[in-house]
Amino acid sequence: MPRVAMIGGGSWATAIIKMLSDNITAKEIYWWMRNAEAIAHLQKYKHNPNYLSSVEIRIPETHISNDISEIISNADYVILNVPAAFLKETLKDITPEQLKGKKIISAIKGIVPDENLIIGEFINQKYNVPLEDIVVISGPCHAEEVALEKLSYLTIASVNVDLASTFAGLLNTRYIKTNVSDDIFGTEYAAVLKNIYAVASGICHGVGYGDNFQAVLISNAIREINRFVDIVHPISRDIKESAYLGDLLVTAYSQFSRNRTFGNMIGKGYTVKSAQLEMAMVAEGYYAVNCMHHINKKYKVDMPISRAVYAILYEKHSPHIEMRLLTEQLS
Ligand SMILES: NC(=O)C1=CN([C@@H]2O[C@H](COP(=O)(O)OP(=O)(O)OC[C@H]3O[C@@H](n4cnc5c(N)ncnc54)[C@H](OP(=O)(O)O)[C@@H]3O)[C@@H](O)[C@H]2O)C=CC1
Ligand SMILES: O=C(CO)COP(=O)(O)O
Repeated sequence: MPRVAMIGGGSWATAIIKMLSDNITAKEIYWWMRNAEAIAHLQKYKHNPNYLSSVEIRIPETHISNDISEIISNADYVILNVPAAFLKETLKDITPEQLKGKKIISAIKGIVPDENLIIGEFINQKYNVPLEDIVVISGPCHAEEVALEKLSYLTIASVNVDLASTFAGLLNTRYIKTNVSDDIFGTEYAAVLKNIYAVASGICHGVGYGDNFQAVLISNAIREINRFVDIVHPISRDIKESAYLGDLLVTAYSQFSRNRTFGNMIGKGYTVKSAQLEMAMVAEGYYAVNCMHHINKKYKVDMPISRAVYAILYEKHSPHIEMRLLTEQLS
């Protein structure tokens, strides 16, 4: 029987626990989260008190813990699902030996700060996990719609497509369909970048641009994603596929998007700190744009939207002025 460990206690972790539980393949599920109070609540009431609290959790009490070593030791598949900014801290007591022989699944859409590595690269380089044992889960899919059992498609990517297919088999349900891809690098980078463009989309909405301009912004954004992934990992791919264009669209337009909500507040004049406090969830795009700024010093890809978001969030440029300057560069 496959044994799956979830590392992270937020919305996406809760949604994937639901998929794993609703999927018909028999499996053991283990769950790590840092918050002891949330664990006690979960064990008693069978709901995550802080995220997607309508979802009923049907895993044994003893399988939920804040002892990460114990949870990882139980599993064949380890799903990493904390925001990228906190991954290093979360794994600080875990050694490469503890991950040896395990399949590592990243559900994170972000870059490890300071290292400036996507999650697959980080796990491969810092924990010596072979690339063949690494899988990423991508969207387009919002946790909130999983909770409502709305039909959603996931892309499961790995250089090892057999492993990706096997893992996809643990997620499929009546409301979850999976595509398998061998483009792990393109899928990860596209998922990181779309968060930045959703922040841009929110900023534009916040400063007063309408749907006409949003459409131009997003059609430029997908070209920006295409330019970047083509340079970093030049293989033949169709950027219109769900994992790339679809993920960008859902994040840029959905009412559930945390990145767009965050950007909207910035456009309306909130500071970064006040927007983050107001959200109570994590917008990966804020961290990602800083990492991408550094990563792109190497690749020098023309990325005017990403540059504008960086200038607004990290150089404190006015959203109004920066977006007006950006409009001169789009077509
Ligand atoms: N939500 C979604 O629909 C989707 C999310 N993802 C990705 O999933 C990953 C996790 O995001 P998501 O579940 O949405 O997160 P949420 O915004 O729902 O929750 C935030 C999570 O971050 C943790 N956290 C906050 N601050 C810290 C900190 N200082 N140190 C350690 N942990 C902290 C929280 O823990 P605590 O509760 O203990 O504070 C909580 O588990 C991200 O990479 C995201 O891009 C991917 C696809 C869909
Ligand atoms: O990645 C996601 C959907 O695919 C979630 O990110 P947002 O909440 O910012 O849209």
